[in-house]
Amino acid sequence: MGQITVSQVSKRFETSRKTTVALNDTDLAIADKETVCVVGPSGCGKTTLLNLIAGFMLPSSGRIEVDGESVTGPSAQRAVVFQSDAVFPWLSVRDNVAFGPKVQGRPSRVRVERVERFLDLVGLAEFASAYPKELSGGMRKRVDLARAYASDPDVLLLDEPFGALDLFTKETMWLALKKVADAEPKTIIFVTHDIEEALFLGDRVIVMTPRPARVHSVVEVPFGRDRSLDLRADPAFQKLRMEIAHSLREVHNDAA
Ligand SMILES: Nc1ncnc2c1ncn2[C@@H]1O[C@H](COP(=O)(O)OP(=O)(O)OP(=O)(O)O)[C@@H](O)[C@H]1O
Repeated sequence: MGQITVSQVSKRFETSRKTTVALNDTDLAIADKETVCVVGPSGCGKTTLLNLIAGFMLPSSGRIEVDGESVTGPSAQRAVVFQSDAVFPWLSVRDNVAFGPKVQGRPSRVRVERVERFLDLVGLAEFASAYPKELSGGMRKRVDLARAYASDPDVLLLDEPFGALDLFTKETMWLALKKVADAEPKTIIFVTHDIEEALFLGDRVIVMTPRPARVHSVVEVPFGRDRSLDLRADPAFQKLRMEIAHSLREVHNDAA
């Protein structure tokens, strides 16, 4: 399960110098096992939204529920992958991926099974005994993904996970993510600045307004889940890309 409801959520950050309203009465409903990509102007509140759903912080007002339960703090039910690697440098690739299931007290047979399964799915089976410093940036990102999936969360929250990678490595990561997501569907919220990435990975793309962020528009992505990189050359894909770019320009101009 992994149905998410964000109802009238606002988040204000108060410091001694100023008050920043990052989200204002934001509403969002995400179905179980749906992949939703979130795009929006820089600083609008995308990371804040993800952090609230993760339970790293609480809303100033409003309510976030996962499967009808109010989010009141972090939970193993919700895994987060950031742009920067979160791998432990002192652990091998295998032990990094096994970390979550171990902390959860999974029996060693289940642990080994899940670790092997996800290392294989992300294409790192041969590197199971390697240490993070021996891996490229893209490979460390694969470890991050395998690690998030190995813990078997209901929800995956991805905050620009491939933002620091070159285009070619990014494309291979899109395929790696699709492969694991097909093998073990989860609810995914994926924040990105890259419209093609959002359209390639998402079932829906949510366009946010400038801060304080609200949902500006929602784009249904009509290409099914079986997508190849060539999809980007499809005129229907390019049309949607232009529409989203137009929405982003529109919200940017409205705010200016
Ligand atoms: N802990 C905090 N304390 C004070 N202000 C904060 C805090 N976290 C975020 N903000 C402010 O809230 C606003 C939204 O930040 P957030 O990181 O959510 O935006 P974003 O859309 O993810 O940005 P980007 O696309 O550049 O990553 C920004 O103005 C930021 O300065």
